Amino acid sequence: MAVDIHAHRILILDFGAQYTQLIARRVRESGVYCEIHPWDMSDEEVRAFGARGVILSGGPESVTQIHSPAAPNAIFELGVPVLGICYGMQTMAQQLGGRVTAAVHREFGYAQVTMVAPCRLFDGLRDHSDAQGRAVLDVWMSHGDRVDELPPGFVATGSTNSVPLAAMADESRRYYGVQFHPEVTHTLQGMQLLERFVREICGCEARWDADNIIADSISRVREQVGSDHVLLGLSGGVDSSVVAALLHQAIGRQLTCVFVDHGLLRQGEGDQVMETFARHMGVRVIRVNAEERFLEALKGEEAPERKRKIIGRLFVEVFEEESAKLQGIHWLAQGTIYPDVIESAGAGIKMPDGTVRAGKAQMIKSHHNVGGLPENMKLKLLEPLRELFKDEVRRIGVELGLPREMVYRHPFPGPGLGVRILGEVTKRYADLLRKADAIYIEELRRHDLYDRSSQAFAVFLPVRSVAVMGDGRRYEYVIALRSVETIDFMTARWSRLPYEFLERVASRIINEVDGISRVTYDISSKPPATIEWE
Ligand SMILES: Nc1ncnc2c1ncn2[C@@H]1O[C@H](COP(=O)(O)OP(=O)(O)OP(=O)(O)O)[C@@H](O)[C@H]1O
Ligand SMILES: O=c1[nH]c(=O)c2[nH+]cn([C@@H]3O[C@H](COP(=O)(O)O)[C@@H](O)[C@H]3O)c2[nH]1
Ligand SMILES: NC(=O)CC[C@H](N)C(=O)O
Ligand SMILES: [Mg+2]
Repeated sequence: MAVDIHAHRILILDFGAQYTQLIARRVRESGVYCEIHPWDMSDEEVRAFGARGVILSGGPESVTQIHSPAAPNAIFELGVPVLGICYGMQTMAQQLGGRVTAAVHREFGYAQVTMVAPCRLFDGLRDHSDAQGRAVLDVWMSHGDRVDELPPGFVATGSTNSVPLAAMADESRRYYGVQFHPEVTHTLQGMQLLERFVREICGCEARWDADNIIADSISRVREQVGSDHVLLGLSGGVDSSVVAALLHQAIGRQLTCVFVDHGLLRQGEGDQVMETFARHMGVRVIRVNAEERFLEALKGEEAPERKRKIIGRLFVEVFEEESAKLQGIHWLAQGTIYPDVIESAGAGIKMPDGTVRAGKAQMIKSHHNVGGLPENMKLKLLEPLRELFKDEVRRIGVELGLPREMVYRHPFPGPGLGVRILGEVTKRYADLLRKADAIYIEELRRHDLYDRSSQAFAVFLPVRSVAVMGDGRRYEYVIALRSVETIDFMTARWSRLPYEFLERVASRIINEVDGISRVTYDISSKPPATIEWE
């Protein structure tokens, strides 16, 4: 019997901070399972969750306002440790009888916290020492309000020049508050602090590791599926590839994958997917050549949203047709991961009066998604990666024996080159883009830059520009190169690729791709520009 990897669990209550996902990732990195829930979770839900500890996140609101979000009272009745971070500390202070005031100016960025009293949370952590030999930590702050009066039972454990009560603790109840953000890497000892909280103070065992996650998923899949047959949409991307490897281990011949070649894949991608899965791993993969069908449907279509919808609809049609042909398919598997779940659930922050303050997750583009399948498909959904972050998915992919290049490849959107060819999609444009993209990626790998970029690709611009080559005039299309650095793909910074490298790529593309006469490099950040161009 495998260990119950979910039994030792931490509850993270989200007050709308930018960094709530980071808190969860740090807790997971210390080997402990956790879930993020909205701050207005009911008392019953809190009790039913069975947390060994609770973390209250930061947030944009101010507890000095009436009707500001507060933690459910049940968390203070569970008898488990509570850690409040920033807004979380402020609401904890106020709810337990302390006082919070709005400061005149916001404190944003680097700060040093001096440990002014012993505290289990900080014990032994030190970046510097002050004149009296007390430990000093380098931390990152982002707040306007501050705790001015401690609640009964608490002592001040850390202070900065501008915030005397930068950390507080009530050791008898195991309640802790920090005004700074331990979840960001700028807080050097932040990971240790969070690990200390979940492992030592909450007493959670480190059960959340790749081996245990795999064993647990396999046994859950077997239980769910029984002897039924499963259809998986396999793209060759990270998520669906890991699902394929996992399901192959769990249910073997009951799994059939459908790989749709819509003619908008990268160079050699189709063959590579078949090679890896069908030949090497012995997974049953049906390759559907649907290039003509997709291109035909996209003919004359220039609007990005309409193109996305057409592609999404055709995907669904192909999956439906294939499952009908196979018969006896009861499940549709997909590579949904935890950020997809959080992002689709947590749009905006709900206020106590029921209104919703605008959140980050506004719909900018309809991401192609198998989740948009019609109800009447009667297929049940199987989503074994629903609880995992991308880095966890990658780790279990490696553990399951997938090639490293596949697991660490850049994400590739479902609509593929369809959203990287601006405006109308044609076979000629797709062929030109494929060639240019392959040169770019090949050079990135050759120069050891691929792994330093989070996502890199070429974009086809259907405008023409004059060039002179071999004394002749050319009047051809333009390629834009994009490379971004990002952790969560919600925000991104353009990569500072070396000039010499860009020069080499540009020259190769113009010389080798007949039909391209100019190359540009995209230096837009997200926001405001999104990662893809459409
Ligand atoms: N060409 C395709 N053929 C079959 N299914 C596909 C195809 N493209 C996308 N899908 C399905 O859509 C899902 C969502 O695509 P998405 O790109 O988010 O994930 P992925 O391709 O598995 O991983 P990555 O994010 O690394 O690209 C995939 O998990 C897969 O089930
Ligand atoms: O599966 C997908 N279907 C889509 O329709 C889609 N659109 C964008 N992306 C990927 O999502 C990330 C963020 O992209 P944007 O900044 O362009 O919104 C980037 O990694 C994009 O490649 C998609 N993935
Ligand atoms: N980052 C935060 O949690 C900020 C909390 C609160 N909004 C403040 O400004 O103090
Ligand atoms: Mg993909």
